[in-house]
Amino acid sequence: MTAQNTTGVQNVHPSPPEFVRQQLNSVLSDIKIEAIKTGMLFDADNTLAVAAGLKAHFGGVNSPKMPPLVCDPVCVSTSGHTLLQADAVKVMISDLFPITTLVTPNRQEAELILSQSGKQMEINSLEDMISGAMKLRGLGPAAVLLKGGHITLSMEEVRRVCDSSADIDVVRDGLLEENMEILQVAETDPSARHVVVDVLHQDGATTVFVRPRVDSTSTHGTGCTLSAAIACALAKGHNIKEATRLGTTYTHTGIEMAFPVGTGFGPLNHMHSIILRSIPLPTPSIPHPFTRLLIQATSGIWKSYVEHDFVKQLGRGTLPRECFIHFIKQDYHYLKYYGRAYALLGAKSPSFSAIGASAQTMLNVVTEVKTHASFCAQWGVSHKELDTTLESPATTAYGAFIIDTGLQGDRSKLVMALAACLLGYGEVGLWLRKEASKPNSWVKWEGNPYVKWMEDYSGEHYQNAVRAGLEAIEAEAVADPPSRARFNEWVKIWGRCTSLEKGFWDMAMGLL
Ligand SMILES: Cc1ncc(COP(=O)(O)O)c(N)n1
Repeated sequence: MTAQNTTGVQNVHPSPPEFVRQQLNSVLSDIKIEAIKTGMLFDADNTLAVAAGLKAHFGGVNSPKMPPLVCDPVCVSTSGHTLLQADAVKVMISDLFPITTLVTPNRQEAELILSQSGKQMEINSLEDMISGAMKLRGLGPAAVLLKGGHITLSMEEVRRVCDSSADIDVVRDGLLEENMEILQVAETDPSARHVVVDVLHQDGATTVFVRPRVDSTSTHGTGCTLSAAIACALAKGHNIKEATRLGTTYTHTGIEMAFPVGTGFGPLNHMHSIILRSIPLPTPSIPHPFTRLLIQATSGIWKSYVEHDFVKQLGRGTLPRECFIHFIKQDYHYLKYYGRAYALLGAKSPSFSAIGASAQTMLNVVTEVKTHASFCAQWGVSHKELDTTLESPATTAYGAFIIDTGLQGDRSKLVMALAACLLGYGEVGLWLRKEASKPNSWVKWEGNPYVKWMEDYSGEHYQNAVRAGLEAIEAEAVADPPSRARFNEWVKIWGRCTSLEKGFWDMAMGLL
């Protein structure tokens, strides 16, 4: 038991190991266990009590009945208090690691565990983290997540290390924020230190999770939160890599969505995914918090849309010509629905400025159709052919869904329905441009037949429209903070449009 607050840990009162064992048995004899997480164990006797209790219940070290176990080797609090005695570290290695699925040390904990097992090393760089994670894996756990919260890196460093080995896989989550905010900075100043990485090592494979650094005082218990979130994802049946992705995203958002408590380092917001704040969002430095919640709530389908095979083949320049032509013809029809939807948005808008903004976008769409038609002409598709091409069911489905959402719902629902298209294409454009800038990239820019398309969507003009769209979504949330039920409706519409977007590209690929 600890006496602690946001300023630090004032005292620790160890529980008798027999009592810990009893509590363990109380839970194990009653509740079906899908995953386990250990936190602060404090001394050797308690560590042994937990390890022995689990082995006795589940049938020993290699028992198939042993549920996934995440061991958070809580050694020292952020404030500097010892939370695991030196002899307990040895017991953790000898008795707990053999039944551990994933151990989640931070830099200091990793250094301590390694020095206790005669593999002393300092961890200062990404290379150190990778070799440290490998060494820790040698101590028995099935996987190691070495957390990099205390080591701020530049994108340049991350790229250099990750590109140097084919065994390293890089996961960047929260694609939208990542692409729009961080990589733009990285491109202008690749040496700026603004990312943190967590290194996962298992079965000879290394995965590096890259995220922007968040400057916040709401970080008390970050490691506890992360290990618990990963254990939850493992309990749901996700594999270690996916559980880590989900857990790190959850934790990252928890820091961003927290509001300050106390005079020191306060807790994260653990409720960010179920309770939307109904007071103004706290940290203006966090870009587009509400949009990110929407994307997070639909992350699987969002990824299948923005990283669609159509996009990848287009980036490589290998997309069959007939697929692209089919797509641009259907896009022409879709734009008609899109323009009409903005007219509807204007009709539903309460102020002159909002009516004006909708009208302006509607006019932009009309102008863009002309550009679209001349673009199609370059591909040998005449205006006449565009007008006589029949709409595909996927086009009608998507267009009609947007119009119907606008007719049925309030203004904000229509805003959500229109955004998936705008933001998704913006993200695709930036992603391809970013990938193309890497050495030996899979994206071909020069000489790619689709370069004009990629330039348009990654270009200044379109990205400005994306920024305006992002602001519009954020404004909806701030002007009238949604209830849980209303937010769910928005997520439903956003998710539906995202899958209809995916369907649009499926349709074009379906020609193959
Ligand atoms: C019971 C307990 N477990 C873990 C920590 C470490 O968290 P932090 O490093 O944020 O102080 C803590 N302070 N208390």
